[in-house]
Amino acid sequence: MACTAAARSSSGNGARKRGDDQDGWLSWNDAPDTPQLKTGGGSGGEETDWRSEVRGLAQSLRSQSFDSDSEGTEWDSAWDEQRERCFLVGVQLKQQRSRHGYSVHESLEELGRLADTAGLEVVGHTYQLLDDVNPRTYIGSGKVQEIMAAVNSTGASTVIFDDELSPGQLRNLERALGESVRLCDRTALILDIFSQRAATREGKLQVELAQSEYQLPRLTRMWTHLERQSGSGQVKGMGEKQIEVDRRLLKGRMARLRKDIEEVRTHRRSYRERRAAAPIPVVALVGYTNAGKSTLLNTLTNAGVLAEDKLFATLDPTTRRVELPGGKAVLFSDTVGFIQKLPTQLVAAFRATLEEIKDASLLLHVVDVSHPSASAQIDAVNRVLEDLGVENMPTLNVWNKVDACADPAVVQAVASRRENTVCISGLTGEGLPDLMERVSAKLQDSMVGVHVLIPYSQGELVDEIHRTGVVSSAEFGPTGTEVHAHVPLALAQRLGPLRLATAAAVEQQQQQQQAAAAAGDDGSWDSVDEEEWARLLAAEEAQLR
Ligand SMILES: Nc1nc2c(ncn2[C@@H]2O[C@H](COP(=O)(O)OP(=O)(O)OP(=O)(O)O)[C@@H](O)[C@H]2O)c(=O)[nH]1
Ligand SMILES: [Mg+2]
Repeated sequence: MACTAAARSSSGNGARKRGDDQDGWLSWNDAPDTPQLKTGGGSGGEETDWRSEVRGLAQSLRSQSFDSDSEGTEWDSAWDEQRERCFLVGVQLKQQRSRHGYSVHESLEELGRLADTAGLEVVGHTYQLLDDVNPRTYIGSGKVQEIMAAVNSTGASTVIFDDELSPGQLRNLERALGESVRLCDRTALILDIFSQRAATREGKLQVELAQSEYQLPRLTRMWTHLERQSGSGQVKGMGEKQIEVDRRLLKGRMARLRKDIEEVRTHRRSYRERRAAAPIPVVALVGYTNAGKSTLLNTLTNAGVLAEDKLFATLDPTTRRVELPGGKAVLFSDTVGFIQKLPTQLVAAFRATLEEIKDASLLLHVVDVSHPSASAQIDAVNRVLEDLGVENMPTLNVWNKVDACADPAVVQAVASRRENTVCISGLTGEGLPDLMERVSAKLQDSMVGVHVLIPYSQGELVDEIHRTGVVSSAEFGPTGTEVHAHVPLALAQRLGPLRLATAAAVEQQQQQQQAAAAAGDDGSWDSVDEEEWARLLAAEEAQLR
């Protein structure tokens, strides 16, 4: 991928030009202040806008990684000579904070963290205020010249743009900035990180397919390269032929990748089916990258999942058994984190992996509540969940990293006023007992209440109810075990014929049937029974929504 080739040797002097506030070189300290914490008491009982509350509660971490930028003079000593240097470019659209609810400052800071995760050294950044991005070059021509000057003075070998560049923009910028500068956009950078980090065969195949999809329309770059080398129309023709060959090769490779992925998925499906055969409720941890999902899983289970202060630490799902209060077992499943402007190729590639979420009984939406962009991150995650069609699943909002907030007590107070929200620190373990209680209660809410009489000949069903449901009472009678419990919908459906309420209804119908038959009416009660069942199941399903 374009962003990780060997570093160009360079000895930039680090002098940095500073421009005006709107359209010049930035330091993170130029960014508007994060709103101050509210320290007042209650909200007067009304539901205030949670976004502004969360934003207000977030402790600004903004300055941490870019403090050295404050005077713009200390950069030389801080540069790591071993790492490829990169320069970041963003666009702030007028009228809008941004299309994604992020300011350009927040988005560029995140791009810097992505670059750092990919192993690059960020040496500068700039943005431009525009009505819309320039369709030809993303930014204006004057800005391109400024970037050239900055690249020369900082010794950056790579320029990274904060949005996905169209093939045309990429080509035009390549022409404008010259061969010596490597161009990269947010999508290519994220794909690059994924390819560095994918550990399982399925993950690697998915990322390679996503990369190929990104590359296919951009193969024209080779044409530009050949044309530039020769400066003659003859080689341009040769270049075109070469592109056709390359496209064919790439398409063939993509077809093979899709076939391999399908094979791997068949294995995954059979694993899931086996798990469904002995159902234990699955609780899926979802959330923005770096929110603390893996840390939470590790604290709960000693799972040993890699958790670190890098974006996209986890790419492959990990599932671990967790015991709830009362000894009941559930499975916690860690998933890949989301990010704003998530490349569409990756959503498509990871859709199958994320299908696991659909099998879950409960989602825990983990939020880094100490992050200045917490509310925008919540929105970004909700958009992906909608995209996956799971936005209506039972969900508990887990406000994590409360220990890193300036005033944890205030955050706790806000969370306690909100429905389905619990405050924790996955790192220190604070709030975890409460979280487990809430998971238990929520799982029970998402299950169906049943009252059944299980004949002793079907004793294994009693075990299954204990394993997958929440049992209120179980009494041994003359013919079997009478159980009051909440169980997953699928099990409730299987238990249907053993329901005591239904048995009574059937008995009553049978008596009515016999009475009707005696009166010469031949109506069948079987059909009535089916209707009754359809109503029951519809009611159960409605209970789940
Ligand atoms: N202060 C504090 N830091 C935390 C907490 N939970 C996680 N972290 C830190 O946040 C960083 C990211 O944690 P991870 O658990 O890797 O985050 P993740 O959500 O799994 O991230 P991805 O796998 O990238 O999606 C690590 O440096 C953790 O130590 C917390 O409760 N408090
Ligand atoms: Mg993780």
